[in-house]
Amino acid sequence: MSGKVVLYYFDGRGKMESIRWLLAVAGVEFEEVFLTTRAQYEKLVNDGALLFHQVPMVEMDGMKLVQSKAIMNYIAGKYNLYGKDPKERVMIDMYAEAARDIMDMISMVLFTSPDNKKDELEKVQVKAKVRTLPAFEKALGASQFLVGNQLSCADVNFFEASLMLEEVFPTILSSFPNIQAFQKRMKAIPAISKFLQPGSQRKPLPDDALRKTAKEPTSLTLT
Ligand SMILES: N[C@@H](CCC(=O)N[C@@H](CS)C(=O)NCC(=O)O)C(=O)O
Repeated sequence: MSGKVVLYYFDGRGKMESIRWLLAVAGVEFEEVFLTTRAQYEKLVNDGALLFHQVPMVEMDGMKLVQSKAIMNYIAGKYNLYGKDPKERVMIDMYAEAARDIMDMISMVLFTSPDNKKDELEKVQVKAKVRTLPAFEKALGASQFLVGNQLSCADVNFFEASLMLEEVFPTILSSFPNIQAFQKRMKAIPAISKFLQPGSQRKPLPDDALRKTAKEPTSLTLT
């Protein structure tokens, strides 16, 4: 195994996108192998590369890492994005999980049938406005970072989630000034500004083609 970081997943966001974000913010260059056929996935399984027969898988530091949260925690720990002590880490995990809840809810709705999509999206919007965003707004009113006095993976995960929310509900942040100010600070970080440029390894929202691929019987479940 070379020293390169290599990501194995679909050519879409799914469970890999937050890993891409963390690597980008940590300034780690990575290559990607996009799985487009069931045969590619089966080869990885037969080669023993997927501990639980699932992707995302990340080759890094001589290891084949699976389980997206474990991978993110490893990157966060290695690149000083995981707080200074257990109390900070548990707070980081709490905010990071809430950010992922939002992204998972949106992704699920985008993969549901067009008939239910409008109602389901409205439910997500209400949950985000009532439950999640006020907690982030409060935390960001007290400090420029969600936890402690330095950038953490919680900030990165929430920034990603806030952009995703705006992709689906363009005005959702209008009543959350601290989150808007946070977005502005995050966009000014050079690694983030670079990742937001067109042509970066950031993936778009799933489009119809990706949704179709994910639903084919030969493909893996994409969530
Ligand atoms: N808990 C795992 C779940 C991974 C997962 O569900 N991966 C799907 C693709 S998004 C997969 O590999 N499906 C193939 C299968 O389970 O047969 C994680 O977070 O990495």
